[in-house]
Amino acid sequence: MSIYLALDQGTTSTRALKVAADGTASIVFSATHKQHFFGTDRVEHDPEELLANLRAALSAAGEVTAIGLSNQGESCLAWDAIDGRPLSPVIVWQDRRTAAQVAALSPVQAEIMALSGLPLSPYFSAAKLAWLLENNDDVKDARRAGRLMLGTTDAFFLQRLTGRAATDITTASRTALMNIATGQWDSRLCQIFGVPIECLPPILPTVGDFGAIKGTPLTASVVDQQAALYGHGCRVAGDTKITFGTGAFALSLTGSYPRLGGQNGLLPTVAWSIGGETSYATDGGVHAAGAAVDWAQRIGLLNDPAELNTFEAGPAIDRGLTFVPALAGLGSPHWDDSAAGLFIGMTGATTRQDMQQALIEGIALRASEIVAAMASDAPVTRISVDGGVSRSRYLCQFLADTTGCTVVIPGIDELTAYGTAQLAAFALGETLRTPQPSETITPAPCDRRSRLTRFSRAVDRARGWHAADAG
Ligand SMILES: O=P(O)(O)OC[C@H](O)CO
Repeated sequence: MSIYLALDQGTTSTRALKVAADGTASIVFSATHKQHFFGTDRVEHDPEELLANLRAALSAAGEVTAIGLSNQGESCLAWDAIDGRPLSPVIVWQDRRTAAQVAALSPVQAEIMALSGLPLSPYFSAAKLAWLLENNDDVKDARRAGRLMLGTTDAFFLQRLTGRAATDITTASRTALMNIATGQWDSRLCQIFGVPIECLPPILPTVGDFGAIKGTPLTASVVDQQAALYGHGCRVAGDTKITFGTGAFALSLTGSYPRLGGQNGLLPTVAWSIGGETSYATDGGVHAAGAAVDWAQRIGLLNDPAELNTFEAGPAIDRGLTFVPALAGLGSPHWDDSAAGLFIGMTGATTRQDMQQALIEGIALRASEIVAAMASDAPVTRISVDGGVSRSRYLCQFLADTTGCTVVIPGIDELTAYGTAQLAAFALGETLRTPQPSETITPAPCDRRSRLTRFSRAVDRARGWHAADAG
């Protein structure tokens, strides 16, 4: 029987899932890597550490039929085109060091949006790569010597593991350098950001020939969020998932054309390109979900995430207490890098549990804002969820109530890796089954409008906080 290996290289860990042709799956490797934080706005990874974890995952897996690779999206670096040596750390998607450079591009933001489909934000790779070109001497030297490669982590891993750098169209769609209509690097976008187009890797379809690792074909490469969308079994327009990982990322399939125009603060993105057909999705990100839970643990607000599973009191938001998880600014639909995390509504009677409840609700309320933005475009009735934070039963019920959608919890945990394995198998003509739901949560009646209105008043207060400090 064929066996497929998914390598899921994510923001906090590298995981390897082996999936047999009958759909049985087992994790064979998992390792976290160091998060290098500098100041309030910089987050880096060591590219060699990530690569070592991928190599360890490959050896733990043993022989397989084919391999799929999923990556952490916008995170990017520079490396030597000839020997593959990293010339910079990985600048992680959460890193906001380029906020000032990005703000300076506001006169051309409409053009950037029209070409890439994306708003101006330090989140995307383009400004990060430009920053490396301006600030890293090794990168400058390599450019002068004609040896410079710039790209997302997938392309670096592929160069080192298969000998050939390449990226896929889903990942390229997260850089702000790809033309969303053509699926190719755009010379005007490269010119605007100051990124030499000749230093970028070729863009390939999501499923196909990405070379081989020690003779085993690598047949799919994809952003982790898109892999999860596929793993959830989303196949037709309107199918929606939210992965509650470090951030919470909602993706809703839109069909065979991108929804352009930046409507509702959502991003048009490529879901996948398979067999000559490209599917698109809208994407909305909450940049701190699990990151907010980790923070709460670090400061002692929480001893264990299991404390977020049940609460005796009614919802904190209905009692006037809420939390805006803008620990790394606000993503969709607000796009405000100067927003700050905020608890509001405390009184002398507010307890530790109330604050915990507000914390988990704040993550769900941000996700609900995104679902509301998606629903204003096309109906969303059902949301499939995964990721560590979705283990909170309270979050899932609160999300169902606040969005009015049925929330589906799939029967397996590793949806990103499973979707990656499904894509790798597809290349060989094999269809791995869709995981069945383990639980379906129906929405209970509540005053949705008042919850969202109250939360949006809190969001207004969180917005611009750091900008006001600077002024
Ligand atoms: O690695 P994850 O699962 O935190 O996902 C990262 C996203 O793709 C960033 O946009």
